[in-house]
Amino acid sequence: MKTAVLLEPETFELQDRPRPSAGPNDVLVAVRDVGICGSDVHYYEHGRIGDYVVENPLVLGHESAGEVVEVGENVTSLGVGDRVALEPGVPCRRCSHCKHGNYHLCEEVEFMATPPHDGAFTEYVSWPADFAYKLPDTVSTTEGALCEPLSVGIHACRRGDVGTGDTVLVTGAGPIGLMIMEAARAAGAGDIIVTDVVDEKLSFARERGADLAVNVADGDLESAVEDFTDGVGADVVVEASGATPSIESTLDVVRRGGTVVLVGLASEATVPFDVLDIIDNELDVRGSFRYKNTYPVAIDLLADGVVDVAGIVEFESSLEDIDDAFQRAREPNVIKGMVTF
Ligand SMILES: NC(=O)C1=CN([C@@H]2O[C@H](COP(=O)(O)OP(=O)(O)OC[C@H]3O[C@@H](n4cnc5c(N)ncnc54)[C@H](O)[C@@H]3O)[C@@H](O)[C@H]2O)C=CC1
Ligand SMILES: CC(=O)[C@H](N)C(=O)O
Repeated sequence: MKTAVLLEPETFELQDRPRPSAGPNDVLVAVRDVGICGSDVHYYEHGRIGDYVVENPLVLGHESAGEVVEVGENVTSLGVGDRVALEPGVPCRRCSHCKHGNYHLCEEVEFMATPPHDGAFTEYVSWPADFAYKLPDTVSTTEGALCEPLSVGIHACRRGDVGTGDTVLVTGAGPIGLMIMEAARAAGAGDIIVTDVVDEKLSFARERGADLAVNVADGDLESAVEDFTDGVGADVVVEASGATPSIESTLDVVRRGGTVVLVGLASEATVPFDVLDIIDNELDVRGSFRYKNTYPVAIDLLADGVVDVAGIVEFESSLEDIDDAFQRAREPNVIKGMVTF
């Protein structure tokens, strides 16, 4: 089977690898769509993200969906021909985090395209059936692949307890920020404010329903939010840029008693945070890491037409053209590229 393998930074090789078979509890999936995530581009450019280092050839891609072509002997939930979205992180199921229901925090998790675990830029993937979610006829495999970033958005909104009528401020209008917007709307948010430093990203966010879009490179976010919220501030601020100034600014724009959710991975390990601000204003500052139990919700939201994810895909490419696809995906204005099989 054709497989795109990252040999070293900026170097893919299209290899012919043996097709796996489904293990007893697995399904073998013919991959149809794989989104290119910012983390894929980062591994492609730098060969590492923090402590995760690409030391051996690695298959990238963790936003995937496809069609079941073989089922393991114990699998009863899925059949050949079913179209499925693959949740990319499979936990150990035995540790205390798993047993507490926080399987996304399992330290033994095997997450696609996070070294040393291979991802989905390949023709077939054998995957545990309980981490493969059947897509209804009305949901495409492109949308199935995008259940992954949508899941990040759903989890972040759950972490922020986003509720009916809340004013939600999302910093960073990349794919994750846009998915947070979708999830916030679905959770009943009232007004949504979005920030970025690139005008095109903000126009895109506006077209997708942002009520206020602020370019923080040339505008004063604090006064814009103050004006927009009659001096109160945002109920929930979800940081989705990873930029240090943006992380710092979250405390200036959240309301007293509000919640800040940190999703963007800071490029620096420490970011100055005014602790007295957090105490005096009784703020909840919460991290949000990947997601748990989001795929069924994401699929329902898609089936019901409550969220739009496919609209963020700006180009499609084939596996053979993966080099070109990554060149395009790294352009600052591009939101999302999709490799289709
Ligand atoms: N916590 C988690 O589970 C996950 C975290 N992430 C992280 O979330 C962040 C967003 O992911 P993507 O949307 O894929 O990244 P992206 O790089 O495509 O988007 C980030 C956006 O932030 C904008 N930006 C840069 N500086 C800014 C500033 N000072 N204020 C406001 N916006 C600014 C950029 O122009 C860009 O549009 C990344 O840091 C990524 O690593 C991604 C997936 C899961
Ligand atoms: C940080 C990422 O972008 C990636 N989706 C991951 O969950 O590791």
